[in-house]
Amino acid sequence: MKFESLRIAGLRCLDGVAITPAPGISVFVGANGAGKTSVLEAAYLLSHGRSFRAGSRDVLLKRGATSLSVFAEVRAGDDRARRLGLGRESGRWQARVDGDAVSLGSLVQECAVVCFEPGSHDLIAGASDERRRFLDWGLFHVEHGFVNQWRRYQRALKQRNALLRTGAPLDGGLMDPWESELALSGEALSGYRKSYLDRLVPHIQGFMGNVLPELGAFSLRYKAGWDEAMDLAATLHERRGRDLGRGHTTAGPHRADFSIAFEHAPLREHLSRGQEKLCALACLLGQASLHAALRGEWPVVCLDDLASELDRTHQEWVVAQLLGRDVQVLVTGTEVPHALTDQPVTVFHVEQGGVTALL
Ligand SMILES: Nc1ncnc2c1ncn2[C@@H]1O[C@H](COP(=O)(O)OP(=O)(O)OP(=O)(O)O)[C@@H](O)[C@H]1O
Repeated sequence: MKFESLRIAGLRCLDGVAITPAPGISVFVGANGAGKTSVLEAAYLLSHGRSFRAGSRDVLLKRGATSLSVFAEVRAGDDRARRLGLGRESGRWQARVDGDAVSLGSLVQECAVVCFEPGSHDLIAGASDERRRFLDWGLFHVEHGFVNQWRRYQRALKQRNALLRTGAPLDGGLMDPWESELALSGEALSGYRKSYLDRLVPHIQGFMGNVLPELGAFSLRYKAGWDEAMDLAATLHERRGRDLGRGHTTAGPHRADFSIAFEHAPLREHLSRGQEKLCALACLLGQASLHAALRGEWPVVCLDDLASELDRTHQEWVVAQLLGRDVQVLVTGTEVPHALTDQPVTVFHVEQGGVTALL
């Protein structure tokens, strides 16, 4: 998938911005605080429905503005063109595909963007919800049945938690249907995640061996969110009393996680901050590569502040990985990163909320 155009209004400092990114590599340069990362946030917003930076979607709204909009014309690998939009008007967010109002989920399915940015090490060192989001975003784009199970699970979880908070009788008939729905959709969700990881690991491995060869063999372990010695239905039933005390459901795929280990760094705590970043980069490129294998096209790859995040050797390595492929890349930096100075790139200057192509 590639962006043919991107229009941004009322997003942080950006207003009235119209960009025609190159089909290959585009580099956005400018001073600190100029708005370079915000350009990537706009692209990411269409693909994830949120920013990669902390905070709610609403903080993206330009101070003092009443509306925000991001529109893009995208072309898929099969040459199919689509017009995508996400905007906030009168306090409401609305997604659009080809002019029609659609759910956020339908928009996100049309747009695939992966982003390596200063917070990416959270995928390795941060809370488990980062890793679940990573898995689910990948699944959302390659496995149609997943969305339905995910929605069923979220609905049943909400209902079971609501009943737990009201202190509904444990043996009451109210709990049984939701618990059974939770168990069925939860087992299905977990099955999707496991088979996705089975396919993902070889793709990550291919990159990991190059970025962190000194750490030896890499392995990834999935934790389903409950002790799988027992099925989820029996686990939920057995935990009713405990969950009632806590006021929420303490087992299930909403507690799932995965951990990464290396032959010479068996614990996450053994990794330096730089190694965590490289590990996250390998995971993101692995996800992009699996997406390409299954969908026949690469997602757009964003590299925020590339020169500050990676040493020169790894900058050159990531550029070499991407140059040989049919992938659109959006890079930011205070200047064109060293690894790209001799490459065919289109440079945009970002200044005071505006973006201009440099000829
Ligand atoms: N809601 C908002 N409304 C208006 N301006 C905002 C809002 N949120 C952030 N800003 C400003 O918008 C700019 C956006 O910064 P952004 O992070 O995109 O810049 P950058 O060019 O990537 O900077 P750096 O090189 O420092 O990482 C900053 O000047 C910031 O103060």
